[in-house]
This record gives sequence, structure tokens and C-alpha cells, in this order.
Amino acid sequence: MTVEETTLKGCFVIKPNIFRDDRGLFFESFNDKVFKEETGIESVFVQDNISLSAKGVLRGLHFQTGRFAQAKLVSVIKGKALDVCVDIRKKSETFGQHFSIILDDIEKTQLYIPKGFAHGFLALDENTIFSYKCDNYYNKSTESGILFNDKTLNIDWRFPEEKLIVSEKDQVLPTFEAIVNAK
Ligand SMILES: Cc1cn([C@H]2C[C@H](O)[C@@H](COP(=O)(O)OP(=O)(O)O[C@H]3O[C@H](C)C(=O)[C@H](O)[C@H]3O)O2)c(=O)[nH]c1=O
Repeated sequence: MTVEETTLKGCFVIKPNIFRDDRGLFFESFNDKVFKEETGIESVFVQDNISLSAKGVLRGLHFQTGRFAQAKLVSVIKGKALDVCVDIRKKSETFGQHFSIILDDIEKTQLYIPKGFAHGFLALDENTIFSYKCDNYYNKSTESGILFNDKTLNIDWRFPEEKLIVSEKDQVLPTFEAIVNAK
């Protein structure tokens, strides 16, 4: 496994060792001991989520607030996705900056996103299966988010906006500015 911290402190790109043979392949999708050794993070994941998305589906940008904020370890089990996380930790030197990465079922790259980030992804293949571990439970009353095409964040989703499939809920998420002013 290789672990590399991104430009956003506490956010790590993790590349598992994949053992391939004539039967197929094997890899450890999560190993708490190695994770702690490599990232220094005492993870306590309590909930695993899986979503399946058609090509062009964009989910996000989402986050839970306050004591229900979630750190996530995200990966793609089948297909390909452009994954984006935004640093919304007000005291962070990289506040308002984002990191994007392609996650797919070939490299099986994972992204660890700490609490205090908004997260979203765009499915680049049909029936992309997205899987992630969370270190806090779902809490609907603390759900919030930022518009995927927020002008301040200016995220390049590398996909024609008219072809995106975005839920009604996500189409009316607040702007980054509204989130900043509300905090
Ligand atoms: C997130 C979540 C949702 N739900 C229920 C609530 C809705 O009835 C249904 C679909 O939820 P939603 O439309 O919020 O699903 P996504 O748009 O994939 O949301 C996720 O999208 C981005 C990428 C994230 O990082 C978040 O983890 C999460 O917000 O599942 C649950 O029961 N438990 C949960 O943990």
C-alpha cells in the first residue's frame, strides 16, 4: 500500500497492493493497522455506504455539520468516477481549496477525506459502484452541501454540464459563500 498526503492537510491518496494471478486478483480494501501506521489517523469507521450511478450522475457536494461531521474513505468498486473534496475547515490554510482525483476499479485507488470537507463525485462509467466508509453515522438533520457548480469553487468536472444527472436536492444546495457566511 502507498499513502500520499494531498495538498489538503489530512486528505490522503491510498493505493492498495493488488495481487494478480491467473485466477484474478486480491487486495486488502482496508487494514486498520496499516492505515494508522501510514496516515497517523486513529480511524473508527462505523458505517459503510454503497451507491450505484449511471454515467453522468453527479452526487454532491455533501457534508454533515457539527458533531455528526464525517471522515470518509472512498473508492470505486466498479467503473470510474471523478472524486472531489473541498476543504471547508475555516481555520485551514487551504480553506476553500479542492482536490480532485479519478477513482476506478483498475487502480482501486482510495481517497481519505477528513471531517470538515464537502465531498462529491461524478460517475464516468455506466453503473459505477461507489463505496465508502464513514467514521460517523448518517444524520439527516445535520446534512448540508454546496452547489456542484459553485462559481467561487470553480470545480472542473470535465463533463458537459447539460449531460449531468443531478438530484433535485443537489440542484438547490447553497453556494460556498452562503455556507461561509452561515458558519
Ligand atoms: C447518505 C445517506 C443517505 N441515506 C438515504 C437518504 C435518502 O433517502 C437516500 C439517498 O440519499 P442521498 O440522495 O443523500 O444519496 P447521495 O446523493 O449518494 O449522498 C451521498 O453523496 C455524497 C457523495 C456523499 O459523500 C455523502 O456520503 C452522501 O451525502 O439514502 C441513508 O439512509 N444513509 C446515508 O448515509
